[in-house]
Amino acid sequence: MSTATAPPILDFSPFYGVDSEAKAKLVEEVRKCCHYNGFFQITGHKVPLGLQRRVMECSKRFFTLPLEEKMQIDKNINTFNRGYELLRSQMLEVGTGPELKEGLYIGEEIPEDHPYFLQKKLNSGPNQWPPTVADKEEFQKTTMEYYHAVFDLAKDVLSVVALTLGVDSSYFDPLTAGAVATMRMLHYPAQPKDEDEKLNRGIGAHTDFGCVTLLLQDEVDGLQVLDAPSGQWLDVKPTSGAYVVNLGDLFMRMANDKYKSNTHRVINKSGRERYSIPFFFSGNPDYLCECLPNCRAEGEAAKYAPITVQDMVTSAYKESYGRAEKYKKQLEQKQSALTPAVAVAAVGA
Ligand SMILES: O=C(O)CCC(=O)C(=O)O
Ligand SMILES: [Fe+2]
Repeated sequence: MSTATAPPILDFSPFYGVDSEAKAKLVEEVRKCCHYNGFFQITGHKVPLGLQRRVMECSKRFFTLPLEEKMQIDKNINTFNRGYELLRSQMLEVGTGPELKEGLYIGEEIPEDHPYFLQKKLNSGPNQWPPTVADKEEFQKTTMEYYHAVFDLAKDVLSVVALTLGVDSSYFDPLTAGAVATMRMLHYPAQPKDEDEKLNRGIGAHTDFGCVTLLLQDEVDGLQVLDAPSGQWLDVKPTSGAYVVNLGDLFMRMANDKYKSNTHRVINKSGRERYSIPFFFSGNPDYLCECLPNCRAEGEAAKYAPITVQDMVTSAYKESYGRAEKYKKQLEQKQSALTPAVAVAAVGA
């Protein structure tokens, strides 16, 4: 793969079949992608198209609620990572503005007496369900059914990745047992076409923090992956039923940088609303991430010290939200210096 090509679409079904040749071919294709830029798309998996459609419909239903209703489950009113995230809350790319997306964070249902909640493991906690969404019970049921289906698919993807490293497909079982994962329903409002792209990223250039991400896109494009060798941004075309799979920073670290966690971003130039649902698989919080087998030459030292999933993910997370907060404060300070009356109105809004 020397020329810039968009992440390939791989048929994942041989993983579930008995054709060992087809399975070996899939493993080899996944290996190449992990090595090249850590991105590929998969079809032929076991998450039903009907379920994907239903969860997208739930997402659209949620985002059409009036802002005050969404704010009833504001993510900032709890100490864990669940609930609604307002437009312009995150800023992943230095030099751009806070991002033009709103989100709803959902994870495994972790009640307040669960050890993960009590020990603040990866900010897990009870889900914050929108109280006023139409057909609330169906919303919860569909969302959790989808969450569990994608959780299982993430485990299958990691089994194939294990095979690419020449270890048993069960190698990552200690990482996936009791794993924490978060999915977020995302809505990118339509942007006027002539708006400054740099200040109006849907999501700024970033890499994902965790182990592996499985992303469902609706039919509106906007996701781009950086082709590091050529510096080109490549569009990841939405493909019905497919998942965009990419490795995160945690995996790259374990792989001693042999496999890549690649930079990507979203710019919604379509003039339409865009919806996507990324699923971030972090892993068991206590799993110690050490250099994986076959990721360094004989006698070569590992580049990174061992670190737990918990420590790696929480520090990366704090950093990105801290950046958006800092930017907002700077902007407020600038505004209050220039036009005090306007700034007061903005703060109070
Ligand atoms: O919405 C997308 O297509 C990508 C989202 C993404 O990269 C992320 O949430 O980390
Ligand atoms: Fe991402």
